[in-house]
Amino acid sequence: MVCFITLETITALKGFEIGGMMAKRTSVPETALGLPHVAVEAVGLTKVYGSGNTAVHALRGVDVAFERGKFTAIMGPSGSGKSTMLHTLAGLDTVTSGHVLISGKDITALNDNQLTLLRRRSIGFIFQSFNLLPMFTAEQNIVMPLTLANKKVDRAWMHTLVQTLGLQERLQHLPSELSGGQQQRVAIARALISKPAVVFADEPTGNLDSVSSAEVLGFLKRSVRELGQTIIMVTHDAVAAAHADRALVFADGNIIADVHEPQVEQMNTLLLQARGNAVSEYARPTTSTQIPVPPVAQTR
Ligand SMILES: Nc1ncnc2c1ncn2[C@@H]1O[C@H](COP(=O)(O)OP(=O)(O)OP(=O)(O)O)[C@@H](O)[C@H]1O
Repeated sequence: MVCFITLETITALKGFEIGGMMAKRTSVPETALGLPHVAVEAVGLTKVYGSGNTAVHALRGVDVAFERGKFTAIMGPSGSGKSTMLHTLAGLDTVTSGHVLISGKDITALNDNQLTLLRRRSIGFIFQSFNLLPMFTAEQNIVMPLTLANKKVDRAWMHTLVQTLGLQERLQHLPSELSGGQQQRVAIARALISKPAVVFADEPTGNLDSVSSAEVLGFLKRSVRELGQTIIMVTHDAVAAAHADRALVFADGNIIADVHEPQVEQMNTLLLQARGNAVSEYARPTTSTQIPVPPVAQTR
């Protein structure tokens, strides 16, 4: 089996930096300074790729707060800004303007070293392609973030994670000896081992069959309910989003719906609407760069 380790994984795990991490700095508005129950907050989050005629407005001043101990899904059509949102929230990509606060700390004001430390201590990552290190056992992969940070393993926590994720019998196996679902469970344990303030999951079920997907989503949900974890997950799948406590729908760099206790049909309808928005925007003449956006739908 070929296992791809992306630059993103290495950055996330070890803290190497992708070039040009310096963000434009302005002070955070007083009202935005972290409330204790908020794990992650975006304030006026704006990301523009390129400039002039070729500028792409991936995020258009997004304001949103993510509560601690909640599972949030981010959905939207292709190109709507989901990955950009996840990457800027996680400090993997710079912002053009605006702020990201993790546990009340403005990460856009950190230098590269501070950002590396914050990512190591406070953020866990789960990727679509698992991104386990192929030459290390499941157990070694799980403790890798602590090994790299030269920190001791909390054995009681490790035991809880291994039991919760049903990995007791698989710890000495290499990733190539595990099913996709088992590999993703190892990746979840790796993301949780350092008890991060927040876990970012990028299409965690994108490479799994429906049975393994349901299993992985069940574990993510349990880690929120039983372990108090905060999870922010990008997904294309309305079924996956329906496992979350909340779903945000993006269209053209804005949040167009904010749904509590999302349901599958409801999410599919909202996605169709978001695609409709995107199609109608692309169909209009391109003289204006400011695209009007419908108000955010608050659905309970
Ligand atoms: N490095 C980049 N350079 C230029 N444009 C980019 C870059 N990364 C993303 N974009 C553009 O920004 C917009 C948002 O992209 P993003 O990847 O965040 O969308 P997405 O909703 O995650 O899409 P998908 O579901 O297809 O992954 C798109 O128009 C995309 O082409």
